[in-house]
Amino acid sequence: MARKKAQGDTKPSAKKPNQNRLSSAERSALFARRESAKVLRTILQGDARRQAVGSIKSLVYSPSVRNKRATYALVCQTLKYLPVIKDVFHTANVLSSKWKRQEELMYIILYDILFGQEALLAGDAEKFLLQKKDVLQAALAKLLVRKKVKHVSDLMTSYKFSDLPKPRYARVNTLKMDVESSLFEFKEQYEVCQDAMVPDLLIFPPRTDLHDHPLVKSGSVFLQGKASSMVAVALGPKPRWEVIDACAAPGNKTVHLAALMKGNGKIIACELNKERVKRLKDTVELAGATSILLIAF
Ligand SMILES: C[S@@+](CC[C@H](N)C(=O)[O-])C[C@H]1O[C@@H](n2cnc3c(N)ncnc32)[C@H](O)[C@@H]1O
Repeated sequence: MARKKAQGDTKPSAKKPNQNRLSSAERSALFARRESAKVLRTILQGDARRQAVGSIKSLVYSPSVRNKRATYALVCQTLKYLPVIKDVFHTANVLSSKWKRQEELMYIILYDILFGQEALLAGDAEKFLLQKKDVLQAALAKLLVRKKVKHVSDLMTSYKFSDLPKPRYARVNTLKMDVESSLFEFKEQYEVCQDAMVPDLLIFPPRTDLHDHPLVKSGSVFLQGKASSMVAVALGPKPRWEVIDACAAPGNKTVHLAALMKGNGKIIACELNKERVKRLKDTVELAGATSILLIAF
C-alpha cells in the first residue's frame, strides 16, 4: 500500500536545504555566527544611539545564546577588526541591499574569511561571501597599499583612535573601599584589571556600563576617565597638605585629591557656577570626603 504523503513531503528541501548535511562542527559554527551577529547588532545600534546596552559578556550570557564561548570570541574579534572589515566592504562594494540588511552577519563572516576559521563556513550568507573572496582579499590588499603598511596588525594601528573601541575606566574611592576588594567584587561579573599608571583606577572592556552598579551608586567607585584621574596623581598630594582646586565642579578631581590625602589636610574647592555648586556638594557628600572647604563665588 502506498504511504500517504505527509504534508511537506513534496518539498523536503524547501527549508534550509543544506543543514542536514552539515557536520556538527559546521552547524555549531553557523549558529555561533548568527548569534554573534545578533549581539553585534545590539552593540552597534547602542553605539549609534550613544546608549549603553550592557557589556558584551552580559549580552552573550543571556539564556538565548547557546554557544556562549564561541559567540563571545567572535563578537570581540569582529569588533577589534571592524574598521578594517568596514573598509574592505566599502572598497570591494559587493553587498547588495539584501545582504546590507544583514550587515552584522556580513561583518562576522568576513572576519572569519579574512582572519578566522574559513574551514567551517557553511550557510547561504557564507557561500555568498566566499564566492566574492578574491574581490574581498584584493580590497584588503588595496587597503594595505593605501595605508602604506605591510601587515594587517599595522593596518589596525593606522586607524584613528576614535575608530577603535575604547576601554572604560572607573576610579576606586579609597576613602570608602580599597582597590583589592573592589577588584574582587567586579571580577565576579566583569573582565577588569588595574591601571599601571593610576593605581586606584580600574580598566573595563569597551561598552561596560557601570552606571547602576551598587559600588558606583554608593560612592565607593567613581566613573572617571584616565586623563581626568591622572591629574591628582600627577600632583601627588600627601596627607595634611593644603590644596586649591580652582575650577572644581562636578568635583571628581577634588574628591580624588581627598582620597590621595587619605582624608587628612584641606582642599579648598572653588566653583563659579551656582548651579554646578550643587553637583560639587553632591559629589563631596557621595565620596564621604570631609576635608573639603567649598567656596562658591
Ligand atoms: C571642566 S569643569 C572642571 C571639572 C572638575 N575639575 C572635575 O574634575 O570634575 C570646569 C569648572 O570650572 C568652573 N569655573 C570656570 N571658571 C572658573 C573660575 N574663574 N573660578 C571658579 N570656577 C570656575 C566652571 O563653572 C566648571 O564648573
